[in-house]
Amino acid sequence: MATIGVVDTTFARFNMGKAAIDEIQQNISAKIIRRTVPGIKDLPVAAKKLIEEEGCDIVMALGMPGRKEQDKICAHEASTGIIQAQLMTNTHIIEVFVHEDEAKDENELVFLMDQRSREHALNVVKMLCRPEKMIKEAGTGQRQGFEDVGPARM
Ligand SMILES: Cc1nc2c(=O)[nH]c(=O)nc-2n(C[C@H](O)[C@H](O)[C@H](O)CO)c1C
Repeated sequence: MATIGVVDTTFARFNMGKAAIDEIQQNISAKIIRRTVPGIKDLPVAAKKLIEEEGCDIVMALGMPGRKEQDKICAHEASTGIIQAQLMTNTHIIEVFVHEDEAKDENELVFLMDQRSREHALNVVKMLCRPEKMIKEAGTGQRQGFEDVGPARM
């Protein structure tokens, strides 16, 4: 049985880990190990520990960069750390960030955080258990959260 790590943050304004886990459990039987950290800059080491100490085959790192300039810098630093953790462990860590200012209001923010968490959870399921389904979707303009944009046409 696959082991999937899920790490999210208390800074986020929606329970992204819960949504991701619910979606995984609706689709496959997997061992899920969850952690929650204060903020996105704490995600890389939490994900690395899930891989190295808990044997996770893949990890979801979910968080919400805020709307301030320092939050955007923080998001860039967190992303860099997540990429580094992937390279250090040779394991995918799927970054699921919803920037607070992507949404026009709180309703849309909740929708987007739930939907993106769930759609990336489905990506994780496919990457782990049904890689041929990912290949089928290559170049199809998938987006997680808002509508897919579809392939470009001549
Ligand atoms: C400025 C800032 N912005 C965010 C953010 O937009 N989103 C988030 O999840 N966390 C933020 N944090 C907190 C850091 O990620 C981290 O939790 C603290 O620096 C403690 O290590 C900080 C410090």
